[in-house]
Amino acid sequence: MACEIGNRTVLKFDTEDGVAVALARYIADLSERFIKEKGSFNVVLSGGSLIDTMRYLTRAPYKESVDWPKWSIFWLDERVVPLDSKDSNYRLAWDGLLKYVTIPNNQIYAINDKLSPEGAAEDYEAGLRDLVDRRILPLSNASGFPSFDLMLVGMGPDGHVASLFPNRPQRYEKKRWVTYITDSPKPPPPRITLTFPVINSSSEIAMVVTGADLAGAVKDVLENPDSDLPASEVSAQGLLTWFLDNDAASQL
Ligand SMILES: O=C(O)[C@H](O)[C@@H](O)[C@H](O)[C@H](O)COP(=O)(O)O
Repeated sequence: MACEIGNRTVLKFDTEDGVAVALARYIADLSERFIKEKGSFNVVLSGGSLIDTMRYLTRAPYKESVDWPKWSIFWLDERVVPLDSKDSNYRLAWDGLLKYVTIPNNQIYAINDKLSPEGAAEDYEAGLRDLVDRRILPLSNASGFPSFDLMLVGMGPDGHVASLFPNRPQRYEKKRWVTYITDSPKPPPPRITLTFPVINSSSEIAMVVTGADLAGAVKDVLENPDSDLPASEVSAQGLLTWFLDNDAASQL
């Protein structure tokens, strides 16, 4: 079932599996559209349950039909841990998605895991600036921040997105493209994260939210115009689409 709530399209499915089926088709359609328009597709991944919800992309028909070599992969946020750690969002994405598809390694933009959180954030931002200089990543005309084609965003029960938490200053960052946190309330504590000006410069955003523990935050973000939760600040230059299962939508 689809409806508009504010400037968001909200898609509701009976089960998490229904979300997963629809999400794979949505991503594959956008991949085709952007590759037709400009020859490439820049995708930003979250950690958490999102990667498992993307599972149908690794199967027929998408494994063969998607033009994977035209994709580039970035992280919305990353834990500052070794890339082979079980806490790494890179490893999560590698094990659940990237190892099954044919995205060239030099188009997978992992963090430098040898640096401090502050150093890793500076390094990731410098890498993005280099891609802008090389015209691989465009700047948004509207905001002057880099504009990714698609961000896939999860949400925590406290309404956090990326590593932008309530009661932490990173959510108010207005200048940096990438910032860092050393006391994330969700473990592990050291992380880097894209900032809201970058998130909100994306062409398309999917908020992928499943599970009953998120129902309270979903209600607040979608129905309370004065919501102060970080997720309520997410917007896109194109469409912002919420994918919910019945459990997450149970309080709407
Ligand atoms: O690295 C992380 O922890 C994530 O990027 C984080 O922002 C995540 O997307 C949400 O916490 C939702 O996580 P779940 O989907 O597991 O609930």
